[in-house]
Amino acid sequence: MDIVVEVHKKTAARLAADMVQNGMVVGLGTGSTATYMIERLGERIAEGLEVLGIPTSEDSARKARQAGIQLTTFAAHRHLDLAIDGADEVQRGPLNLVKGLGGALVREKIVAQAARKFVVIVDGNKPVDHLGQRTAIPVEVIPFGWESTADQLSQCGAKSLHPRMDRAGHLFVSDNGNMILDCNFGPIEKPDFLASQIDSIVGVVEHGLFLNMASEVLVATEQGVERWEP
Ligand SMILES: O=C[C@H](O)[C@H](O)[C@H](O)COP(=O)(O)O
Repeated sequence: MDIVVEVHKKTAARLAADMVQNGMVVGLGTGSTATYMIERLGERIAEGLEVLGIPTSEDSARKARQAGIQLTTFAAHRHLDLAIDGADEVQRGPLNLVKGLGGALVREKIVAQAARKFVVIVDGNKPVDHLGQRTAIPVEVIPFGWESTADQLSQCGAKSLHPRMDRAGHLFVSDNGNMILDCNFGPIEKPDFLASQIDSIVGVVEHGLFLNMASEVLVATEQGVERWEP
């Protein structure tokens, strides 16, 4: 763990948590950066802030409960005021994202889509010129016939593709009971085109390309926090 990077993640996360106002329904992201945001929200709740959270993973739900955040569901709240989440890559300019290296991309995308404002919190390692430049694109697929779904993804240009494994060396199982295929496309020139190709494959539940979704990205570096808008 790089302590300096952790400090930057925490800085962006706390700033985003401080954007939350009384009475809001807030989407709670997943991952190390989002965890700092959940912790800060817990501190603010202890000071009197009243909010409801919709978590993007079982892990975030657990952390939110520990932090004292009251949780709600889409059954009770169809729209969120604000969603705050980390990202694996942020494309400078359009602020397109790669998300899902923590395995929570489906719920994260549903929550981001339902939010009036989607704030992304990252450290300075995450901005890239092209998505796919540094990370694989995670694609959640149903387990049935995944080998065939993988062949279809290869035909979309994935140079290599690996089923995600868990720490014990077994196939990773998402909160939704699915698998994740990490697809290496290299730097992606036309993310919209690739996203629509992947969307059209039967067996794909969702992919980690979050295009035109971020309202604001907070990028924390040694120089401070930059606020980027599309
Ligand atoms: O599924 C995981 C999420 O998309 C995370 O938000 C993403 O992987 C970033 O995680 P971290 O803040 O730990 O770098």
